[in-house]
Amino acid sequence: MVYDLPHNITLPQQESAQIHRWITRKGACPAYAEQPVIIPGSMGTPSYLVVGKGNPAFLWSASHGAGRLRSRFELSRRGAGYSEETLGLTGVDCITLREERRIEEAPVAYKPIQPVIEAQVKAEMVSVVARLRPILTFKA
Ligand SMILES: Nc1nc2c(ncn2[C@@H]2O[C@H](COP(=O)(O)O)[C@@H](O)[C@H]2O)c(=O)[nH]1
Ligand SMILES: [Mn+2]
Repeated sequence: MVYDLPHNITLPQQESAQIHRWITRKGACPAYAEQPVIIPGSMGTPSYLVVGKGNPAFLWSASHGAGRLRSRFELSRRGAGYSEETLGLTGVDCITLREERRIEEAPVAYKPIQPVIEAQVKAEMVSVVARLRPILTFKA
């Protein structure tokens, strides 16, 4: 399956014949009822295939991923001095022409994905279809 779901985008929203709005999602993605959504973890942790529940309380949206624990700035300044183990990169296969990207987006940069998914299931934003284990990651 090839899947492309933007997480920084403004999309039209037809709420009724009269009400026509625009929704800007920054760091979030559309999760309309029955819509397939991929919520990525990191290159070293699982990602989730979920299905949207179209919850209006969350503007028909879901999270775009686990979210960051450490900034790109911190990892670009100090990450090259951290060990592969500290970065969470032991045993992770990543192909990239930009080594700095591998470090800025190392697993240690992100929150644990499991509680992020559980919170969204509890809030009735999405339901889980499958947990996906990364085998190989390509980074531009
Ligand atoms: N499956 C993967 N998920 C990843 C990877 N790097 C980051 N992420 C997740 O995506 C979002 C967005 O990343 P950002 O750095 O552009 O903010 C992030 O919250 C992570 O959960 C990856 O290599 N593979
Ligand atoms: Mn991003």
